[in-house]
Amino acid sequence: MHTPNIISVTGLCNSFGDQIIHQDLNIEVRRGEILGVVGGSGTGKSVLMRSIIGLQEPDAGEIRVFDEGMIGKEVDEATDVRRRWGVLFQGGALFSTLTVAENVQVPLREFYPDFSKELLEEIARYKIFLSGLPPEAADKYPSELSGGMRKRAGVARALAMDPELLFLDEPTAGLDPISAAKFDSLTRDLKETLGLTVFLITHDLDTLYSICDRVAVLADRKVIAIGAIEELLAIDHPWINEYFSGPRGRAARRGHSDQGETAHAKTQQLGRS
Ligand SMILES: Nc1ncnc2c1ncn2[C@@H]1O[C@H](COP(=O)(O)OP(=O)(O)OP(=O)(O)O)[C@@H](O)[C@H]1O
Repeated sequence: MHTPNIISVTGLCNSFGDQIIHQDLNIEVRRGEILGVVGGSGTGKSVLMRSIIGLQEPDAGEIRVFDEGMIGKEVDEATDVRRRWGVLFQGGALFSTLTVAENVQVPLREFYPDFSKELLEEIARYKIFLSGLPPEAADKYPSELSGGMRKRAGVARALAMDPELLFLDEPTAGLDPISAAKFDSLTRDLKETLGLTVFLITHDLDTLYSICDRVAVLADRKVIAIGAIEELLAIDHPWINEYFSGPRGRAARRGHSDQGETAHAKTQQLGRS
């Protein structure tokens, strides 16, 4: 049967020695949505992402991606699924000795060793264009780029294989507010134009309000709530209350509703002229 869930995690348990990170965690990501994943530092957001993409062997649980069971699969066995996703790790994780174009070609070379040099270069140029970088960034090394440009280079690489699913781990961390807002727009545009599903780990309240369809909250070793922000605001949990209704949460909500009002006013103004 065709499932609308691109990712389905059931009963996930992860621990490191005595430290239990996840206990009976469940989460589902629907086709075509941007799911924001939030939670205090150390609640296991990155470990969850690493479990889903097969970099962390869980103690227990079931993980299905594109309706394929992922637990216990060897890297080779998961190739067909792995090529359908792209990942932007925290900090970009670019190879410092390779140019941006060469970085983008890394996954292509892995999955398509027979592609010609010209084809690899052409695909890399197109992915760099999609990421919003100028063409001349292709020949630069990561150290020659700003933080925001490095993130975009990481996105270009994540898009190399034409993924249907994108994992973004704190993409706006360390960016100034203008670059962060531009990055949010890029994520939303990519989702809309390429039909992507996005699993987005973030601490950035503006990102949640401006681009996420639903938000999952990690606390107490599991996903304690998942839904649209308005739905989460109705939940009485200390972390959710503090996060969404603390000073920053209130400011982000105000900013978001102001933007809505400004857009509405502009539309009305245009209507009058
Ligand atoms: N390889 C590892 N070995 C031991 N402990 C680990 C390992 N990876 C993560 N941890 C621990 O697991 C916990 C969750 O880490 P994780 O990076 O998933 O948190 P996070 O929610 O993404 O945090 P942040 O928001 O600060 O990035 C932390 O206490 C971390 O120290």
